[in-house]
Amino acid sequence: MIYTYLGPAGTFTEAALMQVPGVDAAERVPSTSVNTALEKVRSGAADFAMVPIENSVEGGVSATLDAIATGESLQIVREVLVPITFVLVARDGIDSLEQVHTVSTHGHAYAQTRHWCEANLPGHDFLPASSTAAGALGLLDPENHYDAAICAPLVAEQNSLNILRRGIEDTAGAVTRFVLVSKPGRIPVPTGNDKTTVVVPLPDDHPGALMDLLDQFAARGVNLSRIESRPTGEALGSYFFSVDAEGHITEARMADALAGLHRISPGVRFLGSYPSVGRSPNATASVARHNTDEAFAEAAAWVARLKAHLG
Ligand SMILES: O=C(O)C(=O)C[C@]1(C(=O)O)C=C[C@@H](O)C=C1
Repeated sequence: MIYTYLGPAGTFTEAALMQVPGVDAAERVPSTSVNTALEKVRSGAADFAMVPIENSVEGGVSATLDAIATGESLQIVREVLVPITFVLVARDGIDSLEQVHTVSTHGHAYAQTRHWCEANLPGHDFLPASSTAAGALGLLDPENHYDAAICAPLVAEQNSLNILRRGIEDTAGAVTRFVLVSKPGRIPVPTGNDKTTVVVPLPDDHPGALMDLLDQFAARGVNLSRIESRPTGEALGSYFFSVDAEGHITEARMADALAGLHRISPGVRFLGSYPSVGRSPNATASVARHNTDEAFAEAAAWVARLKAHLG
């Protein structure tokens, strides 16, 4: 099995990948962007890609949300949570914050440390990097001329980088959620605490269009854990919704909600049902009687009996 991830080695994405059982013995190939990682799966160059999808402070990772919403279909088979903390590392010879004028890191990492940077590095310039590890390792390259980088403590320690400050995140306790993506195939079996991800284009713009979509979940007692709108890129005002819902496609209420979504928006894309980690919604226990698999089966059998008397 070949696993790719947003690299180079030392990214938070690699830390997420290392949580997957058996991955330490498998081939791991870094990619320079989320898009490249997903393309490797589409082309068959890799079996799986680990990519960031959501951060508890910064929200959705647009690069991932957009790349899995379009193009050849992909499937999410697992999610992983990684606690996030950042260090500020500097080029050799720099030993005080006053000497730092340019800082490089991933845009998402900068967004999570912006207030600290504004308070402690007044007037600094920010240089976007393809990942936190790429920004940090760039300090070792004499071709690069920035002073410091923001990265994970691990990459700093593994490369003996000059750590100026630890714990520079604006919000303590932040978490990033990553997803392991494959080509569409077998859906992971339900565990009783699962998540289903879909991408839904809004088919026609009318008052209540979003309400119609949400109603498919609400009417069947399906709780949502994330909903985001992203522009389709076709025209101003044209959006799709990326949705995580609590439950598995094998559960009747979820299957019925997905069927309802498909009637409203035939372009809906199923991105997978997979075990949920972290916050346990206790999905099965909180399902009202009328939304259980048994209630759906009884109701379908009742309608079938009525229809048997036709003509
Ligand atoms: O640059 C990295 O180390 C990544 O794994 C990417 C990423 C992200 O895209 O959100 C992952 C976790 C942190 O929130 C910051 C950056």
